[in-house]
Amino acid sequence: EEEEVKLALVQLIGELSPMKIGPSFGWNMSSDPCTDKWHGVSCDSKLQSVRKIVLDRFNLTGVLNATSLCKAKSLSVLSLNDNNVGGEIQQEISNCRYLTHLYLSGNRFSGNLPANISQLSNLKRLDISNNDFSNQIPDMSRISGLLSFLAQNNHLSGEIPKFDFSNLQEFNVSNNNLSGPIPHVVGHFNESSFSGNLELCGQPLSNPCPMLTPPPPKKESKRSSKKEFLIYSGFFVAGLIVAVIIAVKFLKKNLPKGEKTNVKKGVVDSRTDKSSGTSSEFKNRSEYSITSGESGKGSSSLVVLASAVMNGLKFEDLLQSPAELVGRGKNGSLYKVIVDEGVTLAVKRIKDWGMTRVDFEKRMERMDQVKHPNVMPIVAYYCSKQEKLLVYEFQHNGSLFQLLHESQNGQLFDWGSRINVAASIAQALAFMHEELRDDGIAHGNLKSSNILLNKDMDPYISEYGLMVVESHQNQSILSQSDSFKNNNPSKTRAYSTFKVDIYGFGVILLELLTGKLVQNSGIDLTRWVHSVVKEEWTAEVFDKTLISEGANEERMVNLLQVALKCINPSPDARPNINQVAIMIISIKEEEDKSLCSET
Ligand SMILES: Nc1ncnc2c1ncn2[C@@H]1O[C@H](COP(=O)(O)OP(=O)(O)OP(=O)(O)O)[C@@H](O)[C@H]1O
Repeated sequence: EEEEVKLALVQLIGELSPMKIGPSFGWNMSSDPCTDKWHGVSCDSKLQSVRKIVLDRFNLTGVLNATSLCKAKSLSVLSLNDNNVGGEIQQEISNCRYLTHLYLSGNRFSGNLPANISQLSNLKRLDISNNDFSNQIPDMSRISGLLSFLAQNNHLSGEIPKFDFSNLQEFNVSNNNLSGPIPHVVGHFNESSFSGNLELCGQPLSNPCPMLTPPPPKKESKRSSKKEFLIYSGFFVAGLIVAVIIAVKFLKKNLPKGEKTNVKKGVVDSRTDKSSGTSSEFKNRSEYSITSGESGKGSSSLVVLASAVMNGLKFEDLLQSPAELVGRGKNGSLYKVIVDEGVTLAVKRIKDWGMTRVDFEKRMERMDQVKHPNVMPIVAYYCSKQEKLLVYEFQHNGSLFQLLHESQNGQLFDWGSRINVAASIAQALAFMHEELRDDGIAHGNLKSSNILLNKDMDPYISEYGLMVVESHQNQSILSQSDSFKNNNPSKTRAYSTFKVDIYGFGVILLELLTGKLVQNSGIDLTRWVHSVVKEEWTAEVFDKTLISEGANEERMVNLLQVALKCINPSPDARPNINQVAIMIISIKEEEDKSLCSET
């Protein structure tokens, strides 16, 4: 450990006046807490920094100097159970940012539990039971990962503040002076968690609240809506199976004929293309196979959107220009097409899109009405029986995925730029969700390869609008424009696709923070981050280049907290995009402020 930390810890133990000091106790300036294994201290084996201090039943009698304690920056566990430590918990405890377990049970701590304990955003277990704490319990609802709050046998007063009871595994405030109604905890905690508070009322205690006290909100409706959701999901799945069977029969009948129709002279049929998904080879002509029957009306079928800079673009222009297959994704293949000198387009050939021509055209018109500077506009579209094409401007600076994972020229992607990218995407997504909520159109496939960088290296969300919405679903959403919170299964589906975007955005945040690849649709990265955070090694997740650049750890941890909220396995528990945008903008403002004060 560093000398400064060692000194602080020696000071800390001095103020706690331990009685049982033997030769193996350590805790002095002539030894090291990690290499010389001070009593009760565990260290991180790689970084050689103090992670745990456990001094239970040591007859400690003094006070806890939080300033000294938190000099040990990587401290995650402090356990001083069953001693005689007194005085208040100083508010400097909030500097122990990586603290996950704080066990202070069975001491003589008194006064308030400081309000800024809520800044310990990594805290999982807090045990202050069997002390002399008084006054109100601070609001700790900001600590999203809190699993235990044990505060029985104190003198705490006032009402029970907000907690996420569905997340808590342990909760006990029995034998205090708390008053007022108990929040809705039925099903999570029983009477023993609340007994011994004369003025507490409502379930699970047997004394009902007086009529004037508003009863705690009931959760029955949510449960029944969940039940209905499951029932409707069942119908939906069954319907889907029937639809697939019909579609397969229909395709078997019709597809061979359609596929065998002549391919326009000079146009390469995609089925003969053996290139892997990322061929850089130029083809003389484009690969979009239109049938000879359609080629005549090709030019009239390409709709160049009014707002596009590409006036006068013809379908022939696309066909006759050299095209390069850039990649094949979930939604189809993407070609780079150089139409004219200085004009390069990206043409997306959409595969298997279960949308009628009319719906497709409607969708394109709608997308043309909703514009945001960080959402890639559609230049043109083409629609025939066999083919659906979308035309975008080609972005030479590539995607966020490439910048993070494939950048070979050591391109610097510093913390400031990463937070700017995160804030811009969040704001753009918030705008799109707001505008297209009633249409039920979320992105549906948000990932770092769909975030492109324009010539100023500003992010562009690409492929917004490709998500398929069933028409009856559309209808139901339009007829109830307000919110998605009702039991209609199709609305629930659209609502959940918006929540899928939140998940996708959370994974992008994880990529920005860790610099690591997602793999397997995000599962590996999210699992890894969860496991590291669970093991209380939060600082280990961050991209090493950010650490060596000296990026502010507190703000990185704050952004990580946002990401973890977004990737919550339960869609309902994820925040909405407005909440996400607000959280990220406030982190960005902090960052901007700190830059101003530095210069
Ligand atoms: N307008 C564009 N300009 C430059 N590159 C683009 C453009 N649009 C997409 N790309 C890049 O082309 C590659 C292939 O894109 P494509 O959208 O087909 O696949 P994907 O994003 O990997 O998958 P998906 O089909 O699921 O979106 C990706 O690397 C993507 O970043």
